[in-house]
Amino acid sequence: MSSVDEFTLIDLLNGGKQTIAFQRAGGVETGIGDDAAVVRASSDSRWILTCDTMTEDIHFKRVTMRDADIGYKAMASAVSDIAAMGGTPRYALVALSMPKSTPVERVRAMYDGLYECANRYRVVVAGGDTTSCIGGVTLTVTVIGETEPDKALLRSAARLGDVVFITGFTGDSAAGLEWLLGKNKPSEEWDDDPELKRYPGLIRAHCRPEPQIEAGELLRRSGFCHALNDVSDGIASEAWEIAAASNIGIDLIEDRIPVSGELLEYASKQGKDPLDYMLYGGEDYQLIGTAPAEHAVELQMQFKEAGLPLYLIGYVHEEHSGVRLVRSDGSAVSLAKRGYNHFTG
Ligand SMILES: Nc1ncnc2c1ncn2[C@@H]1O[C@H](COP(=O)(O)OP(=O)(O)O)[C@@H](O)[C@H]1O
Ligand SMILES: Cc1ncc(C[n+]2csc(CCOP(=O)(O)OP(=O)(O)O)c2C)c(N)n1
Ligand SMILES: [Mg+2]
Ligand SMILES: [Mg+2]
Ligand SMILES: [Mg+2]
Repeated sequence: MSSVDEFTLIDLLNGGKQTIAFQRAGGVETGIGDDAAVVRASSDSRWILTCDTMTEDIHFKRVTMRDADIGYKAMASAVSDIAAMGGTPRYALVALSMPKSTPVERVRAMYDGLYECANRYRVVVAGGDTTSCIGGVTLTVTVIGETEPDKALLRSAARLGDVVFITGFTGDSAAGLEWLLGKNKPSEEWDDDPELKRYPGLIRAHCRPEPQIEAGELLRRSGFCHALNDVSDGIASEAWEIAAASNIGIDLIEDRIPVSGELLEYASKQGKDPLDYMLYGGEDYQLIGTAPAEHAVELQMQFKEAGLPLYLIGYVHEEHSGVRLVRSDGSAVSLAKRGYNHFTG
């Protein structure tokens, strides 16, 4: 597998024996390649289909998440891909694989977290599957969401004249993960360690991410949003996906990208650049997208009225692909298409 990166691999799985015409005939309007698929449900409704997996030692360890967090985040990350399409989540199916020796209390705690998240976002858990396995616990959550015809917010919809926005802080989750890995303390013992309470926001961002369903729905209803993605692999990777799918370039303005106080403090203590966490960390589950510049102020007003943040962090530039970072001194540097990648990281 080392010679194939995650996104090249997914491209290899795209199409092949199922032609676009076959997908269309089956009602698939958007197939592999966006955050979720869009499928015709009826003349006035579309289903949005997505699934996400969390697997032990890749997405979590005993020292990085409590059992309830694992279930919560498995549901949250799948729900987030519905937000990334501007959809409303409706139903979920949950596949659980675990070693025979897994204590039942552990699974109960995971499901407490999973249902907490499902209830919060009004997702009905309608079924699933359970198997034993060799190795760690794996949770795969499939979520079905809904939107109106032609309303799904696609990666490919960015246009010249658009601004780029983001719905909140990034980098906190990656910093929280690094901090927890450094502490290397089983989550059952976190409460006994006052040191671990030093960065509650970073730990919360990593363990209890908040999928931006309300923001996604607002973007859809506003009619102003063009492209949209959720940030699971880092801002750089997601901006690259929008740029490539839309065949445009993106400039991100360093000073405009919002950063939390805790990340600033943590990064400076580590002697690191907060931007590294923000651009390349991932698992933030904020929404990054584009909207026509002439509607940007109105969009910001609508967000303000809803009590939600929205930051303008860049703009779409000439018609060539790629992402650049405009630094404080005005210089522009190309951003590597780097971020979390399952097979090259
Ligand atoms: N094994 C697979 N088989 C078919 N499609 C896949 C597979 N893995 C991912 N995809 C599709 O590839 C696209 C990108 O997936 P992914 O990078 O996981 O998206 P995201 O980061 O938004 O969760 C999605 O449309 C997803 O449905
Ligand atoms: C123990 C541990 N090591 C590393 C990470 C970091 N990490 C794992 S997966 C991932 C990216 C997001 O997960 P992915 O499966 O790629 O979700 P998707 O992009 O499909 O939404 C990151 C940043 C982690 N969460 N936990
Ligand atoms: Mg996504
Ligand atoms: Mg995914
Ligand atoms: Mg990913």
